[in-house]
Amino acid sequence: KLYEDVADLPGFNYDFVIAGGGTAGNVLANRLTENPNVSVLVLEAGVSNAGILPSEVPFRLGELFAPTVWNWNYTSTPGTGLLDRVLGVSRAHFLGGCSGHNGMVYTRGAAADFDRYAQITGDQGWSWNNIYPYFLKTENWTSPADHHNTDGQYNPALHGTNGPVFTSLNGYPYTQFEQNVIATTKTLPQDWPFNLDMNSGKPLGVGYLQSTIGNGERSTSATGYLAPQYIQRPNLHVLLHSQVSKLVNSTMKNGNVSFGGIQFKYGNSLYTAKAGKEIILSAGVIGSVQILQNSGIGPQEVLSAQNVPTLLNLPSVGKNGTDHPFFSIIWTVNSTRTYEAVTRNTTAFNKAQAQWNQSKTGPLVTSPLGTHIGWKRLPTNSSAFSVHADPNPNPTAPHLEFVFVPGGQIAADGNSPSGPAGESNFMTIGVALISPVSRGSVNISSSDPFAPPLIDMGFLTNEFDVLAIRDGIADAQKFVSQPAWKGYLETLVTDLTPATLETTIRNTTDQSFHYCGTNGMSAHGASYGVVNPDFLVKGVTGLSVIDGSTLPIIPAAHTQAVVYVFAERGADLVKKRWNL
Ligand SMILES: Cc1cc2nc3c(=O)[nH]c(=O)nc-3n(C[C@H](O)[C@H](O)[C@H](O)COP(=O)(O)OP(=O)(O)OC[C@H]3O[C@@H](n4cnc5c(N)ncnc54)[C@H](O)[C@@H]3O)c2cc1C
Repeated sequence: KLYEDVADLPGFNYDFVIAGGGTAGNVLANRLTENPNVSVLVLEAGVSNAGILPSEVPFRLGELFAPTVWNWNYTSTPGTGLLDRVLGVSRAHFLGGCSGHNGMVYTRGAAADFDRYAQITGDQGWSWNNIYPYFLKTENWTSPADHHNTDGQYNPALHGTNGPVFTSLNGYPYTQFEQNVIATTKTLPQDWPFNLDMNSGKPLGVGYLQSTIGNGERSTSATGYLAPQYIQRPNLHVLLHSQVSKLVNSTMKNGNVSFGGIQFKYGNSLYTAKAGKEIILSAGVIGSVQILQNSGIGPQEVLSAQNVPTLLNLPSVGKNGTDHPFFSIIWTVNSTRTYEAVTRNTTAFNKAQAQWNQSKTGPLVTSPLGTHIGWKRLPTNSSAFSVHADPNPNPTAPHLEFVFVPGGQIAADGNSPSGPAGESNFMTIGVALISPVSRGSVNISSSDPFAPPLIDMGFLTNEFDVLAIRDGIADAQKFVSQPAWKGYLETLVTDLTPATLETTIRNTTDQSFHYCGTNGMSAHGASYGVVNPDFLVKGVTGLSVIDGSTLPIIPAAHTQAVVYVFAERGADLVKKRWNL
């Protein structure tokens, strides 16, 4: 049941209390309450997802990044690798979490990513072959909104059809642009082979973009895992407007810390809920760190600096934060079939919205993040390797990602996808570095548990990353030098002057919004890491973290699909340890 008011909550004692009703949290809430004898309380700081139109209408996601009640409205610390730029760090503040305001791109990563997780954690359960069934379990593949013939655009054998989250191919065509992309795979097959389905575990090449969209509407952990048949369960309670501050009533048990309660704020009052079995933190890459550090679990020097008594000196809490730095290259094009047809014309936009309202078809049914994605390795003679060893040596895993977009500036920087001002039409190739060496951090900024934390994205602090992005830019330029683009492509808008390119990169690189890893998973007994391979926090009893913060290394993927499978396996591991 969904509760808007704490006064309506029947009690404060549950088997499991989950902090955060986001992407991972709702998976856990659903799976744990499959057993009617198990009681679960989810504490979500944000509001209900119901009726948030920019979340429901895929193309309108840019509106979610404005400072509203739907967003945590964080900002980063000045980026030393970004010429001290401060970035707006968008995180969803409503039920469903970032699955409700992300770009909806559905990518699973490389098999090599998961095999590396298995190796790092010493748990074969994290290998690609063992995780693969969880991808199918989460997914409900559907026909695109325009029901076009999808033969040759994906491999049906790789997709689940019974899971809670809808996925599909784009349901609105940008035909000429799409033909140009595919034609380039034919004239440059060595560099850019066509890949029928990048979600096979072997992503290298160019393929059709898949997204978490079903029947023209965004699909999220809230619409899927908390669908009416699940949220009705009498053993599942979700309380909104409830921000967890910290874990309280600590004791030592067998040399481990343990907590008797989880404190949260509703309105102006503090409450404490109790978990008979386990407290699960699913508050995301920023929120889960903040709760741990507020509770006295983290690097001693960080806690002491804010006068928070250290209960457990766990130096990795908040470290290892990683995102894919994203650089956009924009050209004007000789076509009117681009995103600008809708974003710059109010009449056309209103017509498109009316069409969506009526039939869930038309230009608003796709994410504004493109039609195709390409994945590529750096050349073996890349100058990047002269400053750092290859961070992703497996030959089947990519270093770089390319997003092909029939429109101007996409939403990577949190702005609306309306493109540069003017009358032109645009295309963008987004170049993302998938294997960055730079790392950031999240740390509390105060002993006030509700003060926003310090978020260092860490972008471009290692020279490897700048050199690798330069290679990616050269790849993109080669891509559009092919015959398919003649007559379509007009003028390069982005300044790629070689002499000033490094400054341009540092001045304009932004997030992919895949920040993860701040409570990284490591092997039992490892000298670093925050959670063990079963998600239990090292040195603590009865506490786990299950969300994107636990990814040991950033995967070659937009991270939501990976977070979904982490949570699905997490739910199985929790059930197993409690014999449920
Ligand atoms: C703007 C943006 C675009 C993205 N685009 C894509 C994309 O196209 N494809 C893709 O695969 N991935 C994308 N991602 C990444 C992906 O969405 C995230 O990695 C993933 O959703 C994270 O899931 P999570 O469960 O770790 O955290 P979240 O989904 O963020 O869930 C955390 C939840 O906890 C709540 N919370 C936080 N602190 C507290 C607290 N103290 N008390 C109570 N509740 C709290 C939050 O409100 C939120 O609901 C994007 C992310 C963003 C932000």
